[in-house]
Amino acid sequence: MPSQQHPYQTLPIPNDAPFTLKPSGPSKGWGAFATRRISRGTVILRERPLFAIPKHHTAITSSDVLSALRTSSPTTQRQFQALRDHHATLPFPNPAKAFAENSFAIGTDTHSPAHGFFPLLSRFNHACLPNAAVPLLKDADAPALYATRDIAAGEEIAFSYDPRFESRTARERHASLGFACGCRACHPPGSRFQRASDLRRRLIRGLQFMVSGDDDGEERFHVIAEPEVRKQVAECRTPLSVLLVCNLLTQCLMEAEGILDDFEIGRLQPGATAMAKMLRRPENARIARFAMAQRTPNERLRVAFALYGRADEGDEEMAYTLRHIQGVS
Ligand SMILES: C[S@@+](CC[C@H](N)C(=O)[O-])C[C@H]1O[C@@H](n2cnc3c(N)ncnc32)[C@H](O)[C@@H]1O
Repeated sequence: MPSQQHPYQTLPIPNDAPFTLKPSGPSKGWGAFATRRISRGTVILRERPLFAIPKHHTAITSSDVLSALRTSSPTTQRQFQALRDHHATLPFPNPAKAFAENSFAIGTDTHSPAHGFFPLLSRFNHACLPNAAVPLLKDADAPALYATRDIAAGEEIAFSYDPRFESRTARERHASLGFACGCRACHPPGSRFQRASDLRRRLIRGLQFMVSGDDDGEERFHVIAEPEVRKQVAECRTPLSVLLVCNLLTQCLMEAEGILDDFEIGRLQPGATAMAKMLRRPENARIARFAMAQRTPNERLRVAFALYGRADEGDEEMAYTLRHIQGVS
């Protein structure tokens, strides 16, 4: 089918949107490409779901989708009919599959999950080293896609389909995606960058466990296996100084990986600032203040390493806070 007549060209892209839809590559189907330079932080697209199904995605059936479509407008129905499979060539085999590939979780309530149909947001391909992100929690009703770095005109715009991928190796990511991504962190397998990327992401997973005590519960994903360390983490007994270094090291690894965007900084940096302020022993507090006054994550880490393992009067307060957050008695 000539690309001029492709059904995706009937999708209503807002007039001022900085992207267009076109074929992305033989195995990737169509994708979204910048039509002008987009600066970091710009909202590329904000989209409201055309309809939503209040169920967990694994429970959504074709009849759920058909009954939602029956009560939808003709425009919504037309957009749903425009959907094509992953090569962007054939219609999907059934409505459930079409919905699964073109929907996002909406809302933040894990007890009442819902998925919405997003015909435009779903046109963006995945990248493990993305240049955009959809921070769903920011506005659950109308998720927005933000540029996480400057994007050149003509560049493909892609975001990571799963926030947990920052701590997953390429093999783990591909198993979960069901396709092999071709970004530098994935391809060619075994390249210097790709191997370093796997190592960084495994380290990030270990550090996340040290700070939050969470490594997805699945043993195959554990990086830190040492029982005494796991016990110390479970009992929230990790010294504040170690937690601070773990946080800063996570930021450094993410920066080296190219995934430390403004949302990640906004997620990690307040924790580092709070921990630095909780250190009460004067010598520790002085080093922490000096570390946090540095400009970059690397510089902050270099100074903060001097704190690693030091005991502090703030350790008890930190343990109390963590127990409260993690619901540990
Ligand atoms: C939501 S759709 C994205 C748009 C899709 N390319 C299209 O033409 O409609 C998701 C599907 O696109 C393909 N895809 C997305 N990112 C990819 C990537 N980095 N490499 C290969 N295929 C990708 C996969 O088949 C995936 O299931």
